[in-house]
Amino acid sequence: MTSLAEALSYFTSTYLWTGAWLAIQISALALVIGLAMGLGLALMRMSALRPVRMLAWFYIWFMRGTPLLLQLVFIFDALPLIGLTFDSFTTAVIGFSMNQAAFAAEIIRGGILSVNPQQAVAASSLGMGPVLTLRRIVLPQAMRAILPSLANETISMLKMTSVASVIFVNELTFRAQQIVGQNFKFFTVFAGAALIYLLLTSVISGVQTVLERGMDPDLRARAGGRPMIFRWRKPQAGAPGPGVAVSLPASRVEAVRSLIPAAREVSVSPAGDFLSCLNVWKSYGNRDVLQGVSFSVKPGEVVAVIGPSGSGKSTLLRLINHLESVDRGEITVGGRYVGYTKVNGLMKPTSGRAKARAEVGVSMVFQNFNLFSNLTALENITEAPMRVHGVPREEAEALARRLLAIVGLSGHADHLPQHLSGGQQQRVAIARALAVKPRLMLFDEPTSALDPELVGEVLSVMRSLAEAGMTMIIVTHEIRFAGEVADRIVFFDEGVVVEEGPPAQVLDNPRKERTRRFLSRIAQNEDVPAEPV
Ligand SMILES: Nc1ncnc2c1ncn2[C@@H]1O[C@H](COP(=O)(O)OP(=O)(O)OP(=O)(O)O)[C@@H](O)[C@H]1O
Repeated sequence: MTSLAEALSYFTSTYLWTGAWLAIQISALALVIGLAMGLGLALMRMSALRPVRMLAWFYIWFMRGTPLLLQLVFIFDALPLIGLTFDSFTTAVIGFSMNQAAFAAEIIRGGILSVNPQQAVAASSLGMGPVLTLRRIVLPQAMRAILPSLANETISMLKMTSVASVIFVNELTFRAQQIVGQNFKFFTVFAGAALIYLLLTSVISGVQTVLERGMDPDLRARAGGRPMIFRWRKPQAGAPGPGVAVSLPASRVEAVRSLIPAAREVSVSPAGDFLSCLNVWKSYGNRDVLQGVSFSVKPGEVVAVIGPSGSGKSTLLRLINHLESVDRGEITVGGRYVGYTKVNGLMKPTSGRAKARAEVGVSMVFQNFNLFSNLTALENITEAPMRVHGVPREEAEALARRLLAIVGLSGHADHLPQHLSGGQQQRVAIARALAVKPRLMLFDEPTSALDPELVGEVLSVMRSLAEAGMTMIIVTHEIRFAGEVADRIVFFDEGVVVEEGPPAQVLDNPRKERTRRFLSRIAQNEDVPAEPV
């Protein structure tokens, strides 16, 4: 018998495959348990609470810093002294899981940190809670960074199961050594075992490839939004394909108007305001960014907030939506606090902020669009209606296609954000914000990140919203646009409202010297592109 034939006979040996099956079971169980524990540890490492962070850090430090072999021996030999006795197999599963958790935690944390934090902010602004955001937005994006390292870890673990022989787990390497102990045929026996390991690790590499393909957003988009692993499934009957014609009312304004909640559905403060900010203060470190801002918006009003860079305009929007908490003062939207309760006259943030935001109906459009990069344009729009407001998929998709038509992007439903221009991304972001049927829309410099030739298309959509009667606060440097669409201009400087009033007054006839200086500086630099008709 040649050496090759002999090695192949060991490769097919039932005795060795029984050991391999044990190694597979230990690795598979340790992978599942270790991943679950690793996810928990990764989240603990990123907790805002220092003791929680320290606990996770200590666990990871200890498990990574001590040899697996000693950990197994400790569980097997030392724990019985305190009455905890496990058989060899259970000890191996516990030991490998605990060890795997430490490594998986850091791999998962690295993946999560690789996702732009603004993705989570955007999800939060749509009323998505932390768990939903993690599951739908952060982890799917993080998985692309996590998967290759995780596959490495799984392969290492499968091979490392040989260490378990120290606690008498009769796995593959252990069995190969037993055969060699009897016939001294080192080369052929270990070659047969090596071929088994090679086959098993090839399966892991294959699974990695399939999962990576399944999570590739480009391939998903081409498969109509379904994971590539399910690509043989036919699209559901009745689901319109890309570029499907959607019938809209005669004008975009009419179409938007049909989406805006009726006036009677909008609750207001006793003074008739939909939004009311009262003496709001906010600091970062020693810097008072907002210094007692009082400000209100009536239903259907369009308010443009202008002012120098760094004056606190974006901060004000983030406070209104409770993406950040106020230090002092109070904010009510629709007559209620958004994720606060009043304790001894002070606003105390409560849990369930995302839910409160969704109930009140405040949507936000960001300077950098912040579309979910793992989802197509259509999925970006349907995400919050389906997952936060429980709208059935068909209804949510019909609305999303209608909104895409409103913003002039009917043919782009299955495009990923990275395949859209900046102006198109921002129009999808506006459609996404509209999909939750908001009562108030906040625009945070929506055209600042756009090339000049793309500004007009976004302003044109915003103009339609204003004409349709949407209540809006627009932080903008587009002074001419602000003058045309806003009912009121608020000039902000150094964290205070310097002056406010109708555009004709604030822009053409400012009362305050600071406003005049700002406007003349803007006039010198202004280069407003023409809007498409
Ligand atoms: N999370 C934060 N931590 C620390 N400082 C912050 C934070 N957010 C904002 N700031 C600071 O607060 C000040 C106001 O920022 P904000 O973004 O509200 O200004 P802005 O008027 O919107 O400016 P711009 O027009 O340039 O966007 C800035 O000095 C900024 O550096």
